Amino acid sequence: MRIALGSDHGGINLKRSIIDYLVSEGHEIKDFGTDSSDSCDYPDFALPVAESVVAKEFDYGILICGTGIGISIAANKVSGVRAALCHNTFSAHATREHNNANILAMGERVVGTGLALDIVKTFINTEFEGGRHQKRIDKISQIEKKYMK
Ligand SMILES: O=C(CO)[C@H](O)[C@H](O)COP(=O)(O)O
Repeated sequence: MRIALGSDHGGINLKRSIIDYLVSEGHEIKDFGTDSSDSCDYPDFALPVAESVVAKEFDYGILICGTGIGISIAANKVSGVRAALCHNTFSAHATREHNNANILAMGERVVGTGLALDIVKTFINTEFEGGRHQKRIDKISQIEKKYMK
């Protein structure tokens, strides 16, 4: 799979562990930064990941900050993004099946590396169920259209 990643300084260590895992599994990845532990602003990394996922340059995006909250809020401002903050495998599974989430967000200060890797595996290996869920996603798209400039 093609997977885009981004983090702020609060998520850089977990992002690096996820990149090591994804590369070891043969996935094609692109890291949109940050590249150091210097303090930075998570929207700067949410935006390029979000835009590239919506443009279908990648199958999924993965975004990490300290909590996963700010970076998921920022990504969800981009039309077509469905970023899901998941700190357990049930949520990761459900958000793919029900919400067709295209970006996974996590917080390095919230979740351990072992669980985070299980969440990544679950997210990228679970298919969207469609059916009744598609109608609900269409309604999300209608909300986006209503507020699009
Ligand atoms: O989790 C985050 C946003 O939701 C950020 O990673 C966090 O706010 C960064 O905090 P600090 O500048 O104190 O390291």
